[in-house]
Amino acid sequence: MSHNNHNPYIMGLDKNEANYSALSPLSFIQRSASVYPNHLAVVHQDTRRTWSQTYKRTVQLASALTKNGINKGDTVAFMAPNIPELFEAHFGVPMAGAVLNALNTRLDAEALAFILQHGEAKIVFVDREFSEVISRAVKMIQHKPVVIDIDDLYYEGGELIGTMDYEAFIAQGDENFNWSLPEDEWDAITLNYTSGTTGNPKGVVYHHRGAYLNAVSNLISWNMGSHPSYLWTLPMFHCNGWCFPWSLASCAGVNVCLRHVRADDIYNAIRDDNVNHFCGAPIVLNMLNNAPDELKEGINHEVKVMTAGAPPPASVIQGMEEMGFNVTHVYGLTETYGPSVVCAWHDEWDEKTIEEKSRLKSRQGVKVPMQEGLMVAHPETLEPVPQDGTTIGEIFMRGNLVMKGYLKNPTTTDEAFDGGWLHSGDLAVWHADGYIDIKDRSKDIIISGGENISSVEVEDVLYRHRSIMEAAVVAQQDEKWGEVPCAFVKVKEGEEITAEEVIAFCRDNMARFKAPKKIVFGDLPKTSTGKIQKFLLRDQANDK
Ligand SMILES: Nc1ncnc2c1ncn2[C@@H]1O[C@H](COP(=O)(O)OP(=O)(O)OP(=O)(O)O)[C@@H](O)[C@H]1O
Repeated sequence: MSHNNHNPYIMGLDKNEANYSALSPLSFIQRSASVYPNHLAVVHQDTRRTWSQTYKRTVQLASALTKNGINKGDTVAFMAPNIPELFEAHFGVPMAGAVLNALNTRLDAEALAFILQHGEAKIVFVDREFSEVISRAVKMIQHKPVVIDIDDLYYEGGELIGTMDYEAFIAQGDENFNWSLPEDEWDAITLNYTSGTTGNPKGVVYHHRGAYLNAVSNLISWNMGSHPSYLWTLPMFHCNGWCFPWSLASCAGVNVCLRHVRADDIYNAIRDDNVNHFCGAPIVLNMLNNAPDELKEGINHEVKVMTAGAPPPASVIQGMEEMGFNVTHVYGLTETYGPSVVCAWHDEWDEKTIEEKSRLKSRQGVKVPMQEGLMVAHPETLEPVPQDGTTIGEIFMRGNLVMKGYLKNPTTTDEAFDGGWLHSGDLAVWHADGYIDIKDRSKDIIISGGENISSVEVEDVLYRHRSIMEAAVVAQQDEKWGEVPCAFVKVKEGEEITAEEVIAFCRDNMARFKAPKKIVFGDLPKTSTGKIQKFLLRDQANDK
């Protein structure tokens, strides 16, 4: 038996500056700027900047932040759509040793005040579109952050409310500022508040190491190649755009910015800027599926779409693939830097029918390359469920793509990590081939007469109806059964359908006890990240 101090692989083989440096995505942008200085990095309407220009601006931002008293570990908030300034912040803020808090642009003043206060932001940068809501939020805060405007050339409206604008701010910075990588890759890089679909927002803290690893994991999962042209449909405030700002820096891709997620703008950008990659919640895919055909004309190149955020109905995936898009389905949480599970594709599956392919793709899948552990297990004992495709358990993850924890919230952090795994709160079955398949969030599952009904499964059937645009199914209290499914349905424009017809369609396509007992027609309330707010629908179904 050898003791450690006699182990020849330990003695004299320490970490030093020559063989070790902290993993940080900041090194990606430095490399792209030096290897591909003249390669296009950012497109925003008529503004085009190369990697060298973008890098200089990020260094100037870091320098200006430092000159303005920002120190290591300070929070810097940004309230902006997907425009170049927010992309730059993903590098400039951590280069100053600070932590970026990209704010959800759809929140109201109260929620923003809560976040700014809880995150202790020292500076908040605000785009004119959101200056009104930020000025109301700032009024509610005791220790007020400094406000800096972002004065986007291509946006009309909104007041300037800050002490100066972004361009003047970064002009104070030195483009040769000597920034350095973090001493410790475990240092915080960003702070992301969960969207509060199921409760109060929690401040999820990411570290440099995780951001670095997930950025690379994305490239591998999606086979992005070099210099992809990426359209910013997914908000950068959502899990830092699933880490794609850093992925794009690592492969010197092109960031095509987009202020508003609209079908016409998306199709135009795909055509005119030769976009070949974009991400979006299933609701965005559904919008593109249902857009007028003339918008889609003239697009002849391959476009890859990554989707997550909510379960994508098989019919939505099928619609996209029929239009020629190549869909990759991923799954994750704010707590896992975005994508942590991917429906990895097997070439043999290419031979299957489009229906079968879409069904396979609607499963969430297996761990991404840089995640260590994934299991479906009993929520309390953490005993893995059999891989039989029917036993429901909770999804657990562990590894380098799991957050540091929740800011100033040790109790909730401990609960989330109880037993050495991250508890996702999502319920799934595990198939024999190791792929997981989400059935519900634990709070959304419907228990009717002692049987579980997956709201996701019922929604999947509803989305197959040609007149239905969107659907959500929730539990309605019932004297006899305990709970019964109640469906909220938005009908496609120009179509008509009755509640009886919807129920009959469900009964024909699923076990009868799973069919909704009540149908409510109308618009569905959504969160800023495209999730249907089921808690509101549940209240409505139960007349609360
Ligand atoms: N591919 C997917 N299929 C099914 N559900 C998904 C998928 N991707 C994400 N989700 C759902 O989104 C959740 C993660 O969402 P996110 O971290 O944005 O927080 P939130 O749910 O909006 O807010 P909160 O955690 O405050 O309730 C997952 O737990 C899961 O329920």
